[in-house]
Amino acid sequence: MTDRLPHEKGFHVSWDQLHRDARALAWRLQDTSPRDGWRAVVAITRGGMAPAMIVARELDIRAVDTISVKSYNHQAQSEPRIIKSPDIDLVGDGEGVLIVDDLVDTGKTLEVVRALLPKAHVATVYAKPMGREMVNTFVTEVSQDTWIFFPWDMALQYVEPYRGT
Ligand SMILES: O=P(O)(O)OC[C@H]1O[C@H](OP(=O)(O)OP(=O)(O)O)[C@H](O)[C@@H]1O
Ligand SMILES: O=c1[nH]c(=O)c2nc[nH]c2[nH]1
Ligand SMILES: [Mg+2]
Repeated sequence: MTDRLPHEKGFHVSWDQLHRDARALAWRLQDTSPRDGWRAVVAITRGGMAPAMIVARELDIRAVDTISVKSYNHQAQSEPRIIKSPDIDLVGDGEGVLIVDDLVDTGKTLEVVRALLPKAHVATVYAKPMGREMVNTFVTEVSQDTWIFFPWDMALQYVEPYRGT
């Protein structure tokens, strides 16, 4: 264990903030959606599941599938691996399909997903500069040296007063 994180800055996202930002993503996607709407949403698990549910709810998309790509163990990155693919009969080559993830960082996860579904529209709630080009639509950009902390990875806890007794 080191006593420093590899990232200088922390961007802490509450459930409330995530809900607002995922809704903002849905509203942004409305402008680029196909005429008859998206055929299906594919969430990149696990982080994409909560945002994908909110987007699917806002845009009234009932067909929701998942693709599981594992690339991080805590903050250590390894080569991304597809652990579970979506139903190919449903998603085809990605035409009319919306892929949702919580964030893009280096873009390696999306490289793998885009290779499988080249015609899909890719949306993330947050984006870092290195991976931004891999995403068609996102809401908020943070700097590359920022680590985004999601609500499912955090808990409320006591902190000492700023000015001790
Ligand atoms: O752009 P990249 O550098 O590839 O990183 C982004 C991906 O990393 C995280 O997933 P992770 O692999 O940690 O799995 P998880 O969603 O199950 O937490 C995050 O949810 C993105 O899917
Ligand atoms: O929780 C996370 N926050 C991040 O900033 C990040 N980048 C890649 N994978 C990540 N997971
Ligand atoms: Mg993920």
